[in-house]
Amino acid sequence: MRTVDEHLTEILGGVAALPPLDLALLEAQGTVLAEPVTAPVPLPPFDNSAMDGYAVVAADVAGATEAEPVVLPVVGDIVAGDPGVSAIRTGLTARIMTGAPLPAGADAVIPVEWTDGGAATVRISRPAPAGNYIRRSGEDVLAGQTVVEAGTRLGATQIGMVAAVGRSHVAVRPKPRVVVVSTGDELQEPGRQLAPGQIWESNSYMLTAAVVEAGGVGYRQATVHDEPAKVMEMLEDQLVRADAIITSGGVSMGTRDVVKEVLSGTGTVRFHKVRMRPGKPQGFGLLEGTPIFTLPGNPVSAYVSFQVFVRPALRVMQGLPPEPPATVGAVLAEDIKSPAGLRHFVRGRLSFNRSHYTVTPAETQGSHQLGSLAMANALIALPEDAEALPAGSHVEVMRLP
Ligand SMILES: Nc1nc2c(c(=O)[nH]1)N[C@H]1C(S)=C(S)[C@@H](COP(=O)(O)OP(=O)(O)OC[C@H]3O[C@@H](n4cnc5c(N)ncnc54)[C@H](O)[C@@H]3O)O[C@H]1N2
Ligand code: MOO
Repeated sequence: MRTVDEHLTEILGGVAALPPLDLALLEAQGTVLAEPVTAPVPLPPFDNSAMDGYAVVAADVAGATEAEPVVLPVVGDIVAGDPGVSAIRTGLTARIMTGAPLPAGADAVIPVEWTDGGAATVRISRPAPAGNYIRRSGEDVLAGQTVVEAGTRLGATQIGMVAAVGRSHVAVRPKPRVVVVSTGDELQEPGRQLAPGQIWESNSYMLTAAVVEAGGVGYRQATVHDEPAKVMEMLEDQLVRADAIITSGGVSMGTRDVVKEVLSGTGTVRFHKVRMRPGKPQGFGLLEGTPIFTLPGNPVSAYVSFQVFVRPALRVMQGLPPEPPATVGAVLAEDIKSPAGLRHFVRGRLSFNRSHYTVTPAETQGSHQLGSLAMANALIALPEDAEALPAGSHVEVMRLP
């Protein structure tokens, strides 16, 4: 038996960040930046107007009031993208639109609402300080400044920022392509009729979805029967498109635990009992260089194993730190018991009550009981030395994605 941390350490030693790839911006959504993105020019690149209005010399309108407006001749229009008028001087104004470059000589913008909106001459009825409604060059981002750090997952705001500094492509770690395979003669495809002894196959759907939640691309592969030659053939076929493979089932002590049987023979995948519940039987290794995670078949065991072992590895492949799902401290709402010597992941519901989080363990905790996992929003992570915890105890709780 090995500890959770020992097994995770072996896994993290067997995976590496995927080589960077140059992707067009929208293709890069959800991937992790492999380079810092910097601004080649300041943003805004030039001083410009924050309002539709008139560019003026502030001193010219210092005495403007409703009763005694200042009247100025309008020398022209400046629209965004077409400077038109490049300079004014005292006693003159230019009509200017939001985002248009401020003409030389102007030091304030009067919004159109403070004027009569005139085209040839304009009556201005309010004064403005120098700098009024001017957006200065570089006040958003300085030239040379890093706008998105390497190691950032590209969401909508980061993609906007990268575009705003003029980049059409970025170097990113691609999403790991993960093939998910279930094994088991008892498994029937959802949508088909169950024959006696069959159950609907759910692990590959759950794990493929979990891969996507963890930032990967999931390929769900059809279930394979418990025939060693078929299992090996299928795994080898998948290697061409996989950065990693996840299997579920066939790793414990049964007579038909084919995954263990065929992969043990490769010499590069090793099987262990890990001191955890659920998720005791685990396997990991490299199949022709590709990481393969052989998760136990019980659905809750497979899911917990994914969060504890696979997700951190997929993060490393994306160039991210291998941290587990975020935990919060919470107060136990009910007594719980935990097996000595095992790290225990208890399904529960986490809620926030005014000042603190409370977590209520689910009633059913069997490894086959997906019902309580689907209703849970958290896993209470009880350390190996916890045996009985009374209600009111403080526990660490992993939020589920
Ligand atoms: N004698 C022992 N028996 C078992 C041990 C043990 O130490 N000694 N460990 C138990 C534990 S703990 C687990 S977890 C399971 C793991 O078994 P396998 O990984 O070999 O998985 P299977 O036997 O193939 O299936 C277990 C269970 O899960 C169901 N299953 C499997 N795949 C799917 C799927 N894709 N979708 C839905 N359900 C699935 C399967 O029907 C079984 O009920 O072994 C214990 N036994
Ligand atoms: O580890 Mo098994 O996952 O306890 O059911």
